[in-house]
This record gives sequence, structure tokens and C-alpha cells, in this order.
Amino acid sequence: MASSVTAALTLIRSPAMTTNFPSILPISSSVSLSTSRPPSPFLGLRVAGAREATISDLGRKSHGQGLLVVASASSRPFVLVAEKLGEAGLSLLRDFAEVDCSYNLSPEELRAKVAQSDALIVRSGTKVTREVFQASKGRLKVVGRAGVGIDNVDLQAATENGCLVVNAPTANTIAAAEHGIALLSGMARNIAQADASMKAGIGMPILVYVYAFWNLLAVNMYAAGSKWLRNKYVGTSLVGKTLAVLGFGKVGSEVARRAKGLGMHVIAHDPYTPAEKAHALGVELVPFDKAISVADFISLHMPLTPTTAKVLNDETFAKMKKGVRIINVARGGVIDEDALVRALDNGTVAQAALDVFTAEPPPKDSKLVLHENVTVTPHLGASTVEAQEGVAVEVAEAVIGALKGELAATAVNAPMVPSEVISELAPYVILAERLGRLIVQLVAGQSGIKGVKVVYRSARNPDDLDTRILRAMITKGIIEPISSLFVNIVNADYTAKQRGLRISEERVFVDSCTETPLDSIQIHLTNVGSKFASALSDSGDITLAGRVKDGVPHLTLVGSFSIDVSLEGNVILCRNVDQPGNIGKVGKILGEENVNINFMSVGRTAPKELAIMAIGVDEEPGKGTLKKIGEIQAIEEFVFLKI
Ligand SMILES: NC(=O)c1ccc[n+]([C@@H]2O[C@H](COP(=O)([O-])OP(=O)(O)OC[C@H]3O[C@@H](n4cnc5c(N)ncnc54)[C@H](O)[C@@H]3O)[C@@H](O)[C@H]2O)c1
Ligand SMILES: O=C(O)[C@H](O)COP(=O)(O)O
Repeated sequence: MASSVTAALTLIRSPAMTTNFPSILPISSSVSLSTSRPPSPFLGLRVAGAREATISDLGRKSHGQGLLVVASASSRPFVLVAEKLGEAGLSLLRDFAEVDCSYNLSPEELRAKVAQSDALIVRSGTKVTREVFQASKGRLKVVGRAGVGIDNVDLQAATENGCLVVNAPTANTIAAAEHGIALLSGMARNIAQADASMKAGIGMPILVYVYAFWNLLAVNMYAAGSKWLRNKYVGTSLVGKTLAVLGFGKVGSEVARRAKGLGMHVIAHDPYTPAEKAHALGVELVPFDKAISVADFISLHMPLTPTTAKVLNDETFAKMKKGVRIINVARGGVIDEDALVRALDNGTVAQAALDVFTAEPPPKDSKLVLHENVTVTPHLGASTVEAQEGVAVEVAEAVIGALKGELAATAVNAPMVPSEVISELAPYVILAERLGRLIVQLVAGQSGIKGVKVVYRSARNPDDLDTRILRAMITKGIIEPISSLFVNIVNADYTAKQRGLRISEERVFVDSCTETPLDSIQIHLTNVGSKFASALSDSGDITLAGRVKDGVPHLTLVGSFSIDVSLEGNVILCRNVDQPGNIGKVGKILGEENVNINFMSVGRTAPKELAIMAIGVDEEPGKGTLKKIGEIQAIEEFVFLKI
């Protein structure tokens, strides 16, 4: 259903802004947000008559200051395309701007060119570093990534330099899924190895030469090459085999759909996706350990996050069926590559087919790449003609839109918030995102996240409290840590809907001070399991609440336990028997690893009964340190949560 809202926007001039290209926006403009065309990369956010705006920093993946700019009628902007881009996208760009396609630039050449460019378009092969933004001296207004991952763009530097970053998150999904299936089938039938052996045995140049002039000898050489290895390359069938898809998002679900068509039994692990989405495709969602231990094939489709980094490692390979086969078209970092080599050498893993690597390109002497049971491709998942045309159009539209002053739904570092609203809500906006980030890390089990209920406690009249920004930030906090998506104010509701996340809001009047907009925000994840059972409230929901104290967000409720810990760093939650000495023991373990405690709070049911200890820490404790905390006798469960 179409919806439209209007809000006032106060625009601030950024020091990074140059005046050679767009001119300056008026201080107050009318912004209208229409969601009537959801699949479009632009959801219709336009700044009427606008010339320049500052985008506020609203969270971790949105790194702060960014600019909205508008092309002046007289000058055509300059767009540098640094990696090959589909013709359809180039054509759109050329209609609007001067386009310079310069590929394989050295870092120095790139730095020289961006100083003359209003926009830069790249794929994953160009490192857009802080030095690049600095070299542009504020001229660069938008970086377009023709694809999903923005690992190669320094987002923090982009934001600090007032540069918007947009990507193309959907157009290469099918290509990646097809590549996954190609690798799976090719690996099962040893296509790459067999092909290489035939060519190596014959010696192609000789064959061509001799074949042309001496046909009979060529045939003899062919046989004598003895690389007609019909016995060596006996494959394995796919039908009836179990494929475990790890990460049931856009690509993973398309891989599952195709594997079902090949007659495979498909299971999946994804703690955050609604179970119904998997069931609709006839796929069962299972716990991680089950997925990896029963699978004949494991295909990886999760984003690279702190939780998924090296998720396949010595420990997890040891749990797999002997002879399992691994496919990775996600990100190299989700596999511990040294551990994979060991698992291949000891036969735990029969074969692997990899499109992505921890370092790209991988070192020339990489044992993994050279392993005879490994098939590799140079990050080709998105490389089909169709996908490249698709991402080219998607990114070109977003870049042109940004240069015109529109905010793309695919903006990666730019949730835009009216500044008079943000000035009052700023700490609550941070609280909302942090509560979202914390609560999603508590999820476990197979049901996935479906319902999110947000309760705002406020003394204000409901008309005086616009919760759209808070809702968007909660959505951002929940979705970004677990997906390849970036959420901004424009796409938040749409993104939540796409992921099957239903967000309901409730306002509760509290008789407190109307000076502050909110007394507290409480978030419930309904019908979902938790890896920290104490986070489940009496209603069975994972529940967290927080409030702002002296401008600083605090976590004040976990499940049914009242606590109070400032949300300025990471948090360790422990449930323990309430007895003397626990705080000291945990503090000592953290101190030994030089992890600084910035806040500590205990919430308990009754003296000497169960308690929750919440510890705010500045650094991230190592695995060994967390293990030692878990081994303290009085501690019944604990969890480490990253802000
Ligand atoms: N090789 C290529 O050329 C290519 C092309 C496109 C995408 N990709 C990569 O593929 C990956 C998936 O992309 P997508 O578009 O499907 O992303 P997506 O965000 O749509 O899906 C990712 C899924 O992983 C799930 N997930 C998150 N943490 C998890 C965990 N710990 N365990 C299990 N599941 C978890 C999420 O809930 C989500 O459903 C990304 O890393 C992306 O960069 C690679
Ligand atoms: O993140 C992506 O979109 C894929 O990994 C593809 O990257 P590429 O555009 O460099 O092929």
C-alpha cells in the first residue's frame, strides 16, 4: 500500500563540501517519503528545491556525515568508472554525466583521478581507501559499488569526507546462486580436474599444429598422452544427497531451490530467517551442528560478520561426515583456510569448490588453491552478462539519483534524519540501534525472527513523538549484523518486510517528565529461542529494554531482570547464583587479559538466589578468556554481546 509522510529537514553545510559542483541547499526544505514503489532502488525521497544536506551519523554501519547533492543545470558531473560496468548502466550515466572508464588504475592513478570526479563506480577489485577520499578533497560525492559487498570501501572515511556510498544489493543474487550450483555439480563430477588433465596430457599447441598437418599422428598422440583418466575421475551423484545451506538469505534460498530441482535433500541453518520461508521451499531449518554433521555437501551463504568469521574451522570440520564436500561463494573469511587444507589432507573433506578467498587474489603458492581436490574460480559469482547489466543499471540509477539530490534506498552510509528531530532524539536513536544489535545476538533455535514488538514508554502525547526513526534504527540494529543488507531510513520498513520481519509498536503513557521524549524503549522478539535463556521474559519473548541517562544509552532490562549497564562498549551477561566473590572472579579474568570494565551491574530475583551480572567492557575478550568465565562454578550461563 502506498504511504507517504512529510517531515521538515534542516540542512547543515559540511566543511568537506566544495562549491564547484552542486550548489547549496536551503536551510529548511520539505522532504517527502513515498513507499509506493518498493522494489525501485529509489523509494522516492526527494529534497524539494534542495541543494545540500548533512546526513547524521546514526550507527555502526552508517558512519556519520554524508551529503546529498544536486547537479546544477549548467554543469555535467564527472563520473569515474574504475571497473568494467555493463553497457546499460554506462549508457544511463552518459545521458547524465561525463563518463571516464579507466580500468586497472594504480592507487596513485586512482587518487589523481578522483580529485577530478564527482562520482566513482567500482566492483570488488578497487580499494577505495581513506587516501582516496582525502585525495578527492571533497569533490567525490558518491561512490557506487556495482554489487553487494562493500568490504573494499572505507565507509568510515567516506562518511567523514561527506561522501555517500551506494551499492546494488539484488541484481547479482541469481548469478551467485547459479555459480554455487555450477561449482557443486562441477566438483561432484571432477569437471575442472578432468578438463585440466586432458589438456595437460595432450599439450594443446602441439595438438593443434599436428592435427592440422598430420591428422593421424595427432590421434596417436592423443592416446599416448595417457591422460584419458576415466577411472580416476569417477564422480559422485547428487540425487538423494543431503545439501546443507548455511545462510538462507537471497543467494542461499536460490541455491536451495535449484538443488531441490536436482533431487537433493536440502536442509538449512539460519537462526534469523523465518522458518516459513524455508518450509515454503520444502527445506528444513536445523541447528548448525546437525547441518554440518549430516550433510554430504555444505554450501556457504552467510555474510562475513564477527559471528561467521572462520565458522568452518578445525573444530567444526571434525564434526562433519567423512568425505563431505564444501562450496563457498559467500566470502573467503567464513572458512579457516588452513584448517580446510588440513581437513582435505586428512580426508574429512573430500573436495572443496571455492569462488572467494580470505585474501583476493590469494597468494600464488596458496596450498588451498593448488590442492588437487579443490576447484577454484576467481570470484566469478556475480560475473554473468545479465547480472553485470543488472548491477550496472542498479548502481547507475543510484549514483545519478544521489548526484541529483535523491536518497537511494541502497544508500549504505546515509540514514537521513530531520535535524530538529535528531537533535532531541539523538541519544534515543543510538539506544534504539544498540538494543537492536544486542537483541539479535541473543537469538538461537530454528524458528527465526518473525515478530518484533517495540514498546515506547513516554510522558508525551503520541502526536509529539515520531517513532519512525527509532523503528528504522531498531530494524537497522537487528538486520545489519546478520545480513549483507544496509538499512537506512528510506528502506527500513521495506527491508524488514522483505525479510519477513513484522514490527509492531506500542506506546505506554508514563507519568514522568515531558521534557525528555522517552522514558524507555523495550524490544521483544516473539516466538524465538535464545542462546541466553535468562533473556526470555515471562511471556517467553527475548526482551531487552533501555533508557537514556545523562545523554548516554543504558541497558536496563534483560528478560525479567532489571540491570543497569551503560551501552558504550561491548557487554557480557552472566547468570549466576547470587553469592559473594563472583564479580571479583570475573573481574580478575578480564583484568588478566587487559580487558577494561567500564560498567558493572547486578540484577537479582531475591538475595542469594539467581542474579544477572551485566559487565560493560571496552575491548573484546578472547575466546580463552570467555571460556574461563564460563568455567566459574557459580556461572550458569553467559553470553558476550558486541555493540
Ligand atoms: N561470490 C560472489 O560473487 C557473490 C555474489 C553475491 C553475494 N555474495 C555473498 O554471498 C553472501 C550472501 O549474500 P546474500 O545476498 O544472500 O545475503 P543475505 O543478507 O540476503 O543473506 C544472508 C543470510 O545469512 C544469514 N546469517 C547471518 N548470520 C548467520 C549465521 N551465523 N549462521 C547462519 N546464517 C546466518 C542471514 O540471516 C541471512 O538470511 C554474502 O557474503 C555476499 O557478499 C557473493
Ligand atoms: O559482493 C558482491 O556483489 C559479489 O561478491 C560480487 O563482487 P564483484 O562485483 O566484484 O564480482
